[in-house]
Amino acid sequence: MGGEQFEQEEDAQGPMELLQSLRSKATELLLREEWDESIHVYTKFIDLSRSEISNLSGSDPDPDPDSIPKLRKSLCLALCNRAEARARLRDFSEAMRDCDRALEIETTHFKTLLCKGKVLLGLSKYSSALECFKTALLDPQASDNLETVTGYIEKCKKLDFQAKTGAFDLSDWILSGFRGRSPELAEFIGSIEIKKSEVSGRGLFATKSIVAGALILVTKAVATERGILGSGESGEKAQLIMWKNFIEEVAESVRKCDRTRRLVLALSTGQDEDSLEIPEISLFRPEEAFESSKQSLDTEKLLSILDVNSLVEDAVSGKVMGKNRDYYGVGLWTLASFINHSCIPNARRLHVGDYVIVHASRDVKAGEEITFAYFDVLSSPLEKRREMAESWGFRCGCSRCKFESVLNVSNQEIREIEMGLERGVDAGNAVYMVEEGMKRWKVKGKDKGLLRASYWGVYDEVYNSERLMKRWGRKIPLMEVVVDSVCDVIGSDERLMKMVVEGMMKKKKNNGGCSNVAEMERIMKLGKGVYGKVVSKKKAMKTLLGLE
Ligand SMILES: C[S@@+](CC[C@H](N)C(=O)[O-])C[C@H]1O[C@@H](n2cnc3c(N)ncnc32)[C@H](O)[C@@H]1O
Repeated sequence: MGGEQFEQEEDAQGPMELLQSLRSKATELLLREEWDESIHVYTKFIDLSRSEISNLSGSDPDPDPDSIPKLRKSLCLALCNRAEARARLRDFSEAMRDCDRALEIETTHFKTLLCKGKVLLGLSKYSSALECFKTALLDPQASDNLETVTGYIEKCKKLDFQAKTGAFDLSDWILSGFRGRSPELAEFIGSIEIKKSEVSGRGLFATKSIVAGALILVTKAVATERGILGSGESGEKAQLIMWKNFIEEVAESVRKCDRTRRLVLALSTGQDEDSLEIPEISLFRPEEAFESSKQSLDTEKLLSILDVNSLVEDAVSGKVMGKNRDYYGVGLWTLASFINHSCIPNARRLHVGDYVIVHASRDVKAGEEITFAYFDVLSSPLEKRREMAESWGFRCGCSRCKFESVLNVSNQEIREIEMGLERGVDAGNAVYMVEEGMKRWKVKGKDKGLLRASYWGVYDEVYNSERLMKRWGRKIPLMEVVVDSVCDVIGSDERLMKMVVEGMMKKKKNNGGCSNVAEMERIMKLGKGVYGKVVSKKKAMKTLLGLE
């Protein structure tokens, strides 16, 4: 039925017939999954029902004693159905309001309790959702839908447990070859707090010591956009469209949800970061009550926030699980946005569906700031890192940058090595010069790892070349020594791990198929730093490392 014709017919009907036809139309639209249209028609039905109830309540005597209870029953169902449609459009705040209004009419309305439970799940409020489904179970209608309700109860229990303990495991999904949709995860906040950072503005800090691989946080995106871009002009165009869609999605989430708006408003616009409010970590706990902000969020401000805080998924410090490297993705995760960059990071991120999982990539002490790399900090000497930080709009002042800038200022030899590298000098010679230079420049202990990380590109070339190893192998440190020293300062990295894996495979071939236990342990440790403890099964880790 066309909209106009429907409106004309509406005019010709009495209130009861009109309610009847509105209800049929809205139900039909709901079944056809035309959510916006069905919300529109349910709204008309709800408004008309309310005015009829109030008319009838005022009339004396009531012509039919059953008419008000009947109307209230239909009103309850209509509110529940509108909530369902709103939930499908992820308008959880309005869906929640509809559910509560429906439950005011019928406190144990089964369908509404089910819908409210799903909305609470969508809002990551697992224990409230659990209570809701448990109440639904008490309704006589539950017996016909027992499997559905108990399914939800089990899901809530699992997610509530994950949110409280951080006990996630992606092993089975990895072992299935990332089959099906990515696993639904709970939001989790580990032992962390937001504090004033010496780096800039606010930062995330460990309140307890965290071992390498342990989870720091798991958080759901406000919005993400992903796709395969292709190359050249069409790729650039696709990237622009993706960003446009992403910005629209964030704007919509902010418009629809007070809590999202409050969290996005807490993020930096890049201006005057040191004077920004320091939010309590509890603000990011979904079950916690929050005070809605009166501050406005205009488009210009939103764009600045997205510019400073959006994460792109092709960064080497982030891995998208179950997607190949051709994927380009962008997203906004509010709590993760408080993590500052460091060229000696102690954390990494994994992207799983809409969730970002941040874990320690090396041991973190209590009180230490949690940092990850916004750009590639391996194979990037100071100048290159400065350029990349500039494109992010800041100048990094981490201890690695400070160390290298002092060393570079007073060191002509480093400039010669870098000029040699630009001219394409033999990689073995460059590694030899860096290693010998470090002895003369009195670079000791952990600082050796800093320079080795900066010139990782030439180390990588030498250790991967039989010819170069034949010539330089005896004059430079063992690959394992270099990898350990680099990991010690920048944490685990896929490329370091790959090199050790390939080294072990070569040795295994020469040893007649036997692998060395110590080497295997080193690899598993590196794997834990790269993927975190969410890959708890050894077999799954081996699959990721290409060892199975
Ligand atoms: C995603 S936010 C990080 C949290 C931010 N500090 C805050 O207070 O909201 C990114 C911004 O933090 C600052 N920042 C992050 N890492 C930095 C670093 N290593 N050195 C200087 N500024 C940094 C920059 O202003 C950057 O634009």
